[in-house]
Amino acid sequence: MLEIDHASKLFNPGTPDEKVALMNVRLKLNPGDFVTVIGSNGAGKSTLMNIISGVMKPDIGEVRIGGNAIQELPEHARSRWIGRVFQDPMAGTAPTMSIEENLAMAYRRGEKRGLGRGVNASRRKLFREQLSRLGIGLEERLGAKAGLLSGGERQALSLLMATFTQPRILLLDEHTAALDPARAALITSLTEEIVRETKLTTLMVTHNMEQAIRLGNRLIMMDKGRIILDVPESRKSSLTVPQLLGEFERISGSALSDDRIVLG
Ligand SMILES: Nc1ncnc2c1ncn2[C@@H]1O[C@H](COP(=O)(O)OP(=O)(O)OP(=O)(O)O)[C@@H](O)[C@H]1O
Repeated sequence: MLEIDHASKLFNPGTPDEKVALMNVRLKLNPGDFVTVIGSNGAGKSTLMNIISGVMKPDIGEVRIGGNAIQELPEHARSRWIGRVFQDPMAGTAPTMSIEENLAMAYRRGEKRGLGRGVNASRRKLFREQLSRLGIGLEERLGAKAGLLSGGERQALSLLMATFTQPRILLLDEHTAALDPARAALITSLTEEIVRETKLTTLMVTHNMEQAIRLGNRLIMMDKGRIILDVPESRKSSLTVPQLLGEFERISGSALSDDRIVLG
């Protein structure tokens, strides 16, 4: 489904500020894989998401979806295949647009006609049905401005907008990290439900070690621009947080330095 082939990315090459963000990364996700991603500060997790979504290009290497190389395509041209939810609840929705206008915009993602706000009766019915799946009453507030929603409600809307057009890949970039524990738990369970129902191929960056182990069918660990461990489902299900941290230290030679780490 998604293949990353020998991708490398260097920032400020040849200068004293040179930073290795990705170094010869190879990753293959099978259809329906739900992969959690953990790693130390500056390990390259966001850069990995960025080269998949098209925010930036790798210096070398290929990114393929369904066998087609997409690394030269701009972000907007990939958007129909890739849904992404960011850490910041403000990032995924337009605050001055209503809930239904936001959904209409997501519905047209990747279409040539661009960003339309039009909502007709059948589309409104579809939006209401989709929103009711979230179970938080947003279907009764179609005309409310997204900017007036709470962080958790906006993140739930972002998750729906990223997934309801059936992209090929879902990227979750610490999407529960900015929420309080109750709202984070709600968004986590909505994520599990949506991914299970839609069978979306998903890559989720998290600083929560317990979540990284419990969610999904595979876990990858990054350090200094490399994938240093790829844990299959058979091992992941019996893994504990101390074992995971121990594995990191054993392979990388130092303890996991993550200033936002949540153990569980
Ligand atoms: N735009 C940029 N310009 C220069 N250096 C950058 C840029 N973006 C990232 N880097 C550097 O590239 C490396 C990888 O960064 P990246 O943000 O991908 O790591 P990360 O694993 O997401 O980190 P964190 O968990 O701390 O957010 C880091 O050393 C970072 O400082």
